Amino acid sequence: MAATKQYTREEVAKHNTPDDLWIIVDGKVYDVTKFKEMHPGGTSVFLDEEIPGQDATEAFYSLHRHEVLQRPQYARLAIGTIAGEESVIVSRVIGELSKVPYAEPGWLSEGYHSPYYKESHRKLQKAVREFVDEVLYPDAQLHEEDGKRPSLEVIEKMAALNLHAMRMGPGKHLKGRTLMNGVVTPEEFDYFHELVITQEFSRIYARGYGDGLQAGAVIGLPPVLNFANPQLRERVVSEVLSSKKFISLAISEAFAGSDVQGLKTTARKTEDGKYWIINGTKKWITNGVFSDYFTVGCKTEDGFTVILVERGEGVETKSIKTSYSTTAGTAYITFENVKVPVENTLGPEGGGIFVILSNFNHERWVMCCSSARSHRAIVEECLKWVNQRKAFGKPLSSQAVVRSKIAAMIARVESVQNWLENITYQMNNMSYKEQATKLAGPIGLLKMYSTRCAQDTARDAVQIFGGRGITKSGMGRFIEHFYRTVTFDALLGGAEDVLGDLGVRQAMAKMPKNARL
Ligand code: HEM
Repeated sequence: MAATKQYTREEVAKHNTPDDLWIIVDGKVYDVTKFKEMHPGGTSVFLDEEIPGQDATEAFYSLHRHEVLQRPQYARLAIGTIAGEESVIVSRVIGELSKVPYAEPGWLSEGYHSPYYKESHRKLQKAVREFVDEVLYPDAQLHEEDGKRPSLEVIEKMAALNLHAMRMGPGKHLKGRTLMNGVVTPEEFDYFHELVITQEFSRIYARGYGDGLQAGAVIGLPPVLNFANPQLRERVVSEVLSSKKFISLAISEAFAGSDVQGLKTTARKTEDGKYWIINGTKKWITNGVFSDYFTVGCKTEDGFTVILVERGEGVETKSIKTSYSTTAGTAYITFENVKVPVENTLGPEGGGIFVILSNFNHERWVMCCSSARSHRAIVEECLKWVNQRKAFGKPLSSQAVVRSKIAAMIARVESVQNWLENITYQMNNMSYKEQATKLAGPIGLLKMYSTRCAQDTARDAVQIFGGRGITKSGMGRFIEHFYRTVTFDALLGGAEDVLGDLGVRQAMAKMPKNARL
């Protein structure tokens, strides 16, 4: 029950001894007499002469996140409020936009404008934010820690709202579906709607869990959607989008990552030509531990072919412990004489490179969306911290060197978001095929740039937070998490250098023959 009793500051001041110790935090009165013995920060801090019976708001917020006071075991220490005063401090409010400058992309900031977003994008953003705050965030924080896969209940709720389907992007697969309780129609759904979903999902501060949340489908299902025969497509797409089955993209190997040509997994036809026999291994396969289907890149007689493999005889998966959480289900996979019907071939035999490359564009673009937004969340953390934390008697923001770091962070996140929105606009106005030919270079360059920016920001954020930036709990816990996991964006879907190189090679290929200085 909420504490309703009202006190004056003079009354509170009388409770100022170790045996009768009250404090005020943000207009609320806390009796910490017994709690001080169990306080994780020690008893002595409560006995400091500026604390007992006094307003400890500033001391509290320079050492704790607001969420500490919302945990039930601590919330119940509140015995009342100060008469005539109200709690004013806000942190994350469910479903609401942050009012911290640069905490939201420009189009969501009060009084700013954008040519790209319409009413349906705003409605979708609001609905997804509520879902993320209420459903995803608590589950994410729980499983990022215990390493278990995201709760099936959450995955099913996503399916009921057709979130899995929307994360595949615009297209025929949305036809006839009610999207997020009808806030957007399948016909009007475009890449900006998908961007909104991906960016809102990135606000969970749990990179591994984020991947556990069907990232395998986001990258593994499009080849089925775009290249499978109709019967196979119908069955697999409906099973995955309704969360009955899970799928992952299995391309990279211990032998080769970004170098698709260097892969060693083989698929050979049986003599009657009816089956593929697949042998080989795959490594770093997101969601592989719990997947039922695998979209596998194989070497075949004609070159490189993509084949859909169902979990069964000869397929083994085991968990790989990476530097983010095992909740992502990252797997090492072995295929030993796995027999797969030739009908499971995705796209033309020997034409796998096109299947994979066209898919890579979407995957990399999705990663740019999430990288930009998780990066922005760190800018918000830093802005709040430098505003509330005092050092040498002044807020951190009064130091020019700190402001200079913040300036660079803001410039980076804004430039990434603005470039991203321009590319998203191009995607909206190009066919899938056109995207594959015209946007592979720009998307590669954008991904390289956005993950470099994010890594620079992670480094600066740790300097600003000091020891807290390398501590898994307390004030800097999201900074520690970001710094530890930011490299996933820089590697998955293509390493930075490879993507930068791709962008420049594509530009060189398009140089006019007669161009001279
Ligand atoms: C109702 C009041 C308070 C509650 C419920 C509370 C709770 C906590 C908790 C849960 C932690 C562990 C770290 C975390 O989860 O953030 C902590 C750490 C700490 N607390 Fe408190 N606390 C209270 C008031 C205070 C006050 C008034 C002070 C200082 C005057 C203080 C000083 C500290 C310190 C120094 C730490 C260690 C911080 C660190 O490791 O960085 N606490 N407190």
